[in-house]
Amino acid sequence: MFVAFIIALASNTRQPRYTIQDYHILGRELHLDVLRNQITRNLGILTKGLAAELDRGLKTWWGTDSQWKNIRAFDSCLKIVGAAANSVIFGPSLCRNHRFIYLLSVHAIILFIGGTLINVSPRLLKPIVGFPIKVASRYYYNQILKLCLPLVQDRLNKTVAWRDGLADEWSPPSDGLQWMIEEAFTKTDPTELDVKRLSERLIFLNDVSMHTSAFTLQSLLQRLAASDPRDEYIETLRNEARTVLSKFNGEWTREGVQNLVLLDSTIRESIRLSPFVIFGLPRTVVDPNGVLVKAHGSEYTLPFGGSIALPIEDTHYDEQVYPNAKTFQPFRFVHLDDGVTPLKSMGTLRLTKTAVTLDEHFYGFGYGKHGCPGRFFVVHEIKLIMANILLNYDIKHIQSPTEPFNIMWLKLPINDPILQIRRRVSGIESREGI
Ligand code: HEM
Repeated sequence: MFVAFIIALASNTRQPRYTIQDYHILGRELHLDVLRNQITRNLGILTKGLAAELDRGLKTWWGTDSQWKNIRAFDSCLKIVGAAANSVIFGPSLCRNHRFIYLLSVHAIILFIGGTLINVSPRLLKPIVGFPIKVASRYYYNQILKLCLPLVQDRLNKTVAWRDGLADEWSPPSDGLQWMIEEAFTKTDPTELDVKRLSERLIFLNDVSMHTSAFTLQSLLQRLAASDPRDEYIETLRNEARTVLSKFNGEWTREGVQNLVLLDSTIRESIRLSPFVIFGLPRTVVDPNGVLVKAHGSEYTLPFGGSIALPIEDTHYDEQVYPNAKTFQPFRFVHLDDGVTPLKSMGTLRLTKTAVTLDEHFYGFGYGKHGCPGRFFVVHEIKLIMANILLNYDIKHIQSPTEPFNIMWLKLPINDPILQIRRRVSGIESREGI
């Protein structure tokens, strides 16, 4: 109901005064342009490297043993998607540095938890609560810079030389760092090329993406592991992955990933059931006159400085929109003619809603102007890793998913669930290792 008004409001939920070192980056969000215009549009050329990095991560953190073993679902997903996403954001050399990925993940936690703590503190106490958060955020920021600044500086030097026609041997790689540098060159403000500023923009992309991606992936794995084996959801999705991979000659491409229709629906359904917040999309009214809200025949004014948020879980559990809303129905968003089962109609299925479609009954990726610009990338990434898992791993059935802890409006997987997995002997690897 408040949806139309979200756009009129501004977000201060990240508490950037305390959590962001270079406040300027939020005033001019070049990193969002890179995400929307470069990373999303170039998913085709990024797919091969991303798939290879996900495969490497799975083999490292899940192993290749055909005996059952325990893995910590959230922790391993964080390491795998954190590294793979950084093969795209900072490029392939740093993404395999485990310490770098660890530092990024801690920095992101400080931003989210710290921002939330400052938000719930009374105005007068905010500086006191914010101070240790600022110190911790700066510490981790500096540790991250120690590792990434030499790379960013080197890339900038090479780009300058290349632009001057002095680097015949070198050609610009296709990754977030390079696109960030090129975006900065299009601006007249030379400070956009400052190596710390370039780095913080890429660190920010990690801040907003690492834990949300890992949370989504571990929820999906748990939902599938807890599904009734008689429903054959895993087998159906595995069959889809196998069919699509062989149609595309054993190599994942953007088009091939788009063909994973059942998996797409499964991802949307899992996010619907397990959004990472109970209430979300908080906004503060910044118009001095307040914002007029009309709903159910009445109207009222949200005052200047007031805060609102959307009831995400309640919206997602609305029985009028989603019959049996609390039940996991992975193919809920697939158009199925009467009597047709997903397993039999492979290749002819259409989606009623894709995983990235924003609407008033699904706030998993936000809504409107500030809807998640990373959703095309992350759904692509989750489809790639899930296809790999389905083809190469078995996951032991569990009774029910472990619910995360609800702390204020956040859902935190502090009680990191254990899953049992094993490498499938008959696993199918794509040519470059899915
Ligand atoms: C499954 C994983 C993800 C989920 C569930 C998710 C969810 C969201 C949501 C709900 C918002 C809106 C927040 C608001 O309006 O207050 C948002 C914003 C954002 N997301 Fe995501 N996100 C995910 C992954 C990613 C990834 C992988 C990236 C980048 C690579 C990313 C980048 C962003 C950015 C930059 C914003 C801020 C947009 C703005 O302020 O205009 N997200 N995300």
